[in-house]
Amino acid sequence: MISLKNINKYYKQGEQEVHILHDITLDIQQGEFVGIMGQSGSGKSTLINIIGFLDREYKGDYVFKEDNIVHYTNKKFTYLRNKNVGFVFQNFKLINNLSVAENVALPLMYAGVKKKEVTQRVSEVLEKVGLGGYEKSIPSQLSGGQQQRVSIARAIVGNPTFLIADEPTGALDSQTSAEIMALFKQLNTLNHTTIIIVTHDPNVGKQMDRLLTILDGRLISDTEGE
Ligand SMILES: Nc1ncnc2c1ncn2[C@@H]1O[C@H](COP(=O)(O)OP(=O)(O)OP(=O)(O)O)[C@@H](O)[C@H]1O
Repeated sequence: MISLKNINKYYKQGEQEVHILHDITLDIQQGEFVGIMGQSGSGKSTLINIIGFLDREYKGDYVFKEDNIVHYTNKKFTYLRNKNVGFVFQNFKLINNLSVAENVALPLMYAGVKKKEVTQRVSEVLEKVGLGGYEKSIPSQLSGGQQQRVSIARAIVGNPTFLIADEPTGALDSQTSAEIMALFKQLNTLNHTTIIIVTHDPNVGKQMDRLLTILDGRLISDTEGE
């Protein structure tokens, strides 16, 4: 489904061009549960920004569902992102003056879904992440684990093809982190959602079915989980 071919990424630093990603070639199939590990500064965020259609300034080819997206117009590229990717972040990125239901509804509102359907889908998805009945709560009144569940609900409400989670357990204690990982695994198993998780935490890494390791912008290992 995701097929990267010889991806090279450069950043301009003043007059100089710095080579950040080196010849990344990688396939991820529908339904995979993949972790990406690597030291700070190794290029993980740079890579997921490319995989998640946030960045298109690179050399190489990205074939998504048999289509080389390198030649897409910006409009088509944005549509591709909105339709296919859900993002989860370490610090949740919820809007505190909106209720839980309003936060989760945002992607559907942007997509022009009718209000009645929005309400129904938001309730369904909150139920799925274990937060049924929390529609009217305010994010800041919830625990970290609950806030991360809200952000996962927001990421999956549009039925994306794949989820990208950047250090999703980074701000959570180990018990809560285990619960969030169980939720990701459940979404992967029951809904066949492809999930890509960036993590520093070896405990998280070893729960993945497949683990990619990046070092200095190079993919140095691609292994099956334990
Ligand atoms: N916008 C930018 N302009 C210039 N250099 C950048 C930019 N973004 C990242 N870099 C550099 O690219 C390299 C890879 O950064 P990246 O954020 O992808 O690493 P990372 O593995 O995600 O790190 P971390 O685990 O700390 O988030 C680093 O050397 C960083 O300084």
